[in-house]
Amino acid sequence: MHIGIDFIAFDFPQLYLPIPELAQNRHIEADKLTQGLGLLQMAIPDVSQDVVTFAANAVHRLLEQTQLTPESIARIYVGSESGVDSSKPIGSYIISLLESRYGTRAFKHCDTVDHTFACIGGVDALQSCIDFVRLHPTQKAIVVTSDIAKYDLGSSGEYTQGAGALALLISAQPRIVALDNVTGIATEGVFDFFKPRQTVSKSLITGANDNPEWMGVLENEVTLYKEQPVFDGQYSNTCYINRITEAYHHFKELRPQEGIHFEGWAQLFMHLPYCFQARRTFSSIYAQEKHPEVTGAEDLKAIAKSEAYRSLVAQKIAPSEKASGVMGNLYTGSIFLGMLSGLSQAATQTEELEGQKVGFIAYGSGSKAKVFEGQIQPGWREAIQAVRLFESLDQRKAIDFHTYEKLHKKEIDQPVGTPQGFVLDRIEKENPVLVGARYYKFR
Ligand SMILES: CC(=O)SCCNC(=O)CCNC(=O)[C@H](O)C(C)(C)COP(=O)(O)OP(=O)(O)OC[C@H]1O[C@@H](n2cnc3c(N)ncnc32)[C@H](O)[C@@H]1OP(=O)(O)O
Repeated sequence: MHIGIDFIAFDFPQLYLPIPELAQNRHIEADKLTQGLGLLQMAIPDVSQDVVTFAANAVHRLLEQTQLTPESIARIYVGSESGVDSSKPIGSYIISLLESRYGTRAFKHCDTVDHTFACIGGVDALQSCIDFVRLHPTQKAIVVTSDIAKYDLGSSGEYTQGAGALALLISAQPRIVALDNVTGIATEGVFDFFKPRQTVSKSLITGANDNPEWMGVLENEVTLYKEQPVFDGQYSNTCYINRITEAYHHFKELRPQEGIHFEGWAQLFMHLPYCFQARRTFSSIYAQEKHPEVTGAEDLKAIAKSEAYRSLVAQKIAPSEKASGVMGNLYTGSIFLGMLSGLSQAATQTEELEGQKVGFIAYGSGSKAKVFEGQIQPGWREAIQAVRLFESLDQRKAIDFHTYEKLHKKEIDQPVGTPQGFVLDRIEKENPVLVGARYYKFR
């Protein structure tokens, strides 16, 4: 039985900031970002867009394009690390927004829950849904990844920002890719990248007593959330390399075979916190497999620059990078955007991927990595062409640095573009039993 990804839909911001414009204003060499990290544009959410609108729009589009009824969807499982509430999941918002289009209680028997483990939560949601459909092959599930990768202004993460959601239909007749049930896993509790929550006395916060959003909720305390992560960029890279290497070796133990595993993969889809992360880090696995005798840092650098490694990058990794370079980090969605990017480019060429294996290497800070394989299915080309990834990305609108900074600081209250579909209408501030509730509308 083949269980896997049957169809894909997405919702991305319609605005982007050209990276050279950011480089110029931050006094960073543009070539470092464009040539060194592969960054060309970054997606910027507009006013009235959030992780709920991206997620609900992606699922709505998936249902419209596949013409599936609400009753045929048994699960909507979400991966996100930028939820808008500590208790009410994004999934609960998605259900109510969809019901405003499909009818009251249309999703009454649909299970939903959010999965949070930094950028790997989408893969966790995916594996849970794959297992579910394996047990119930007549049922269908949807996995949604939705995030806003927002970093502090002027930080080393600023140029890697991005946003958006992908919705993946999971079925027992997958048109795109069937997923294997063997997963190499590596986990270690570390502080490489995190978003701490702190509860502090109101008296310590200037203006807290005047903030109507919190009045009536807490007598003496305010809980602070950091939307932007606390992180150590170089250390996070080290954790990423260590975990993916450990997970790759675990995968090899669980799935022994003659020859090198990655040589059998037509393409490789890795978590891309920025465009060139995969090519800059996979070289450590490549070196261990191809040159196990080499351990010195200088020799490893030479291997990463070798003709043989560059050719592997061009063939197996670069196709997944193209969309990342013009979108930025999607956190939980990055690995699936990479898959869509790679398959979208292959679909325009004569290349036949049907029956071929592809590799997935996922990472979430904190930290966990997973390695698994998929097999491309007969309907992949038509299904991927129907998604129209690059055609949609070409229709976005560039904004200038001044507008970007204002959006980042939440200093604009009217949309810069014209967000379509579900949009945030208002957040309740007055009613004490609903304070903080978010309300959406469709346009
Ligand atoms: C969240 C996770 O998934 S954890 C894993 C990744 N971590 C993150 O994404 C956290 C947020 N991001 C960051 O902190 C940063 O963007 C980092 C750590 C990823 C990158 O750090 P930076 O200090 O910006 O870049 P760094 O100096 O490491 O490398 C830049 C590259 O540009 C190259 N470069 C520098 N200047 C130039 C130039 N003028 N022209 C061309 N290339 C250049 C460097 O040689 C280097 O390439 P190489 O190492 O592949 O040879």
